[in-house]
Amino acid sequence: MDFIGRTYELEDLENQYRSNQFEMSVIYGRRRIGKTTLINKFITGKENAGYAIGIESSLSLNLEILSKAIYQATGFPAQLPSFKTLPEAFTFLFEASTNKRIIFVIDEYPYLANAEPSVSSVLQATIDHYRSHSKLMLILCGSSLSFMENQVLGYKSPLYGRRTAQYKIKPFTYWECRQYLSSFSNEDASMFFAITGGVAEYLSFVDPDLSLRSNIINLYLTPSGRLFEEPRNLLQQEMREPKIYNDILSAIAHGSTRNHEIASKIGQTSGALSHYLKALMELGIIEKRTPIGEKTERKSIYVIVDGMYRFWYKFVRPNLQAIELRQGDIVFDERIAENLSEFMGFEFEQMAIQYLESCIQRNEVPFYILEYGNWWGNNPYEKRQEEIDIVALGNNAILFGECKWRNQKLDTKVFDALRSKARLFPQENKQYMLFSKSGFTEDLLKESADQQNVQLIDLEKMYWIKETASSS
Ligand SMILES: Nc1ncnc2c1ncn2[C@@H]1O[C@H](COP(=O)(O)OP(=O)(O)OP(=O)(O)O)[C@@H](O)[C@H]1O
Repeated sequence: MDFIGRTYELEDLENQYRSNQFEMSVIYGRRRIGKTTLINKFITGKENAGYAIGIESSLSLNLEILSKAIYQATGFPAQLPSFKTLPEAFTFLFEASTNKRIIFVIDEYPYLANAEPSVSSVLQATIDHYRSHSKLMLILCGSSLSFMENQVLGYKSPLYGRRTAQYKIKPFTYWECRQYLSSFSNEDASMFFAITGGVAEYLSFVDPDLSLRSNIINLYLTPSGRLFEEPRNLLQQEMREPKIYNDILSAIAHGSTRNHEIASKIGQTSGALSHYLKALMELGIIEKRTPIGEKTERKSIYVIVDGMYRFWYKFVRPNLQAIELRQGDIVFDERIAENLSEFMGFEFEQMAIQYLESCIQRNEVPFYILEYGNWWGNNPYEKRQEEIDIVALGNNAILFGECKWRNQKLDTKVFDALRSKARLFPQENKQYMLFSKSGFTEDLLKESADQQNVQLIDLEKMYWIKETASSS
């Protein structure tokens, strides 16, 4: 597929490149997210660029790869003998870069560090020696989030303080996915955004000539499907005890969201669970959410924020046997189709939050927003629990968002209910955003036309605001 997004990252990398002095960029993010593609895009067409990739093997094989890339970047024949040690290799690279701009990438850096744990110390020493007169732009890239965050960027790492930029590569937004999915309806594109989690590689698996149903069956519900085993494979690569992580994700996907609920579902104590939940949060698979404005963690819940994992644990894992027996189409028709709307409820909220974020970036919000998120809590007047999909707080101002992924048009009753919940909040300046998959009733359109503090946003609007955003 054509290259999508990453505008800010590319701009920043170009700025660093233009500085013509020593730079060290750290690029990291979940597997399949598009790190290598971003780096390729950046170095394509640039002179004196070398790309090495760490492998899960011995130091000598890693040194062979590193040497070839160093020779390429510095303009020497790649057939020259490999460097014998890392200090020798890095000294050669830094020495060559004292008089010309060189870009050097080490992708899968954690594998190199595995092969030779002293690599970060060696790099640090070389950087400190050459930094003031080096024109090297070094890019370190890796997908092990915990390694990159703790052992490269963290204050305990020898490389701490040496990086001049860091990029955590995120999933594509709905708008970015939509560009690739241009042949689909807004509704189907939203569902693809949801089930791929906006992850570049999964998006590239979508066949634009097939329907949503056929794509889901081919990717997830067929034993040879490219996403049939994906979460299990990823967890196996990243974790030492994949089974327990599997059980936790399954519990959350099926509605156990509080610490004690998950613990009792999987037969562990809450205390023992924390370690595993923390690891899943570090991988960006789950998030701990607390109602906005709440100071304590008393009401915190865990949610799966990676759409691919959410989909898999909700719909694939419970149907593994049937899928193995090649009953994927029946699984889709009997077990998934009618539950997709409910699945989309959460994802539609994520899309709405992205819309709000894009408004914030463009200064198109009616007040300065300090924080935003979900809210749930007690309604003392009605004596019941309430939830609000989006609440954004400012100084004596508040914005409420309601998201409806359903086939009926959103009507005045929904707006009235939101205004009624809004009375629980003391702020005088109250703003509203209503998001609807199927548009709005005439009554609501008329009513909101006279009001300055309400915006009605359907899928079409969600799509176009982003287009204007990226072209401006
Ligand atoms: N910006 C992009 N635009 C279009 N397609 C992309 C983009 N980024 C990634 N892709 C697609 O996703 C695939 C995976 O991307 P890439 O290999 O760069 O991910 P990665 O983060 O380096 O993965 P890993 O950590 O698993 O090696 C690419 O082969 C490409 O098809």
